[in-house]
Amino acid sequence: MRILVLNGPNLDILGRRDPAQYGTVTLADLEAIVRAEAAEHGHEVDFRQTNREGELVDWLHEALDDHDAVVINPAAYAHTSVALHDAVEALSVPVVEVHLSNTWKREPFRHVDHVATAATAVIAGAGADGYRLAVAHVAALLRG
Ligand SMILES: O=C(O)[C@]1(O)C[C@H](CCCOc2ccccc2)[C@@H](O)[C@H](O)C1
Repeated sequence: MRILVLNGPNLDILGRRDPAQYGTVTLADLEAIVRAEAAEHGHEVDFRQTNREGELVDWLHEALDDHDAVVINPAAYAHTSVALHDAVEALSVPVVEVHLSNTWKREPFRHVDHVATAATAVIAGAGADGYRLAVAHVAALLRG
């Protein structure tokens, strides 16, 4: 099965700034974690990052036909984007949202999550392990 893993804005500079909030993990580290967990379950991974909201929407549309599940860290667009909500809602495959941090313990503006209201499941606050857990959960869902 093919799992699409999408990462939103500023995750490309993860590990280069703000270690207090997100630790020293890099996007490359997250990709390695995801690929290793997916391989444990015999699944392929398509791992992507963009700072552009519309590109995330376009990539979610690809999952209508080309992928069996989606893991997405929408980053700050989770808190603002109805477009991402609608794109996730349009999918019939499982969509698991991940946030490295526990957004519910942070600033009030991060307590709005338009993706969570359309996603199958949400994992927040587990750091890099949240990405591994998301892939493990997707694998369990795909097993039925
Ligand atoms: O906890 C998460 O995974 C977040 O999605 C990370 C986003 C931020 C992505 C990384 O942004 C950086 C900013 C400066 C330095 C390093 C990363 C944040 O806007 C969300 O509220 C929660």
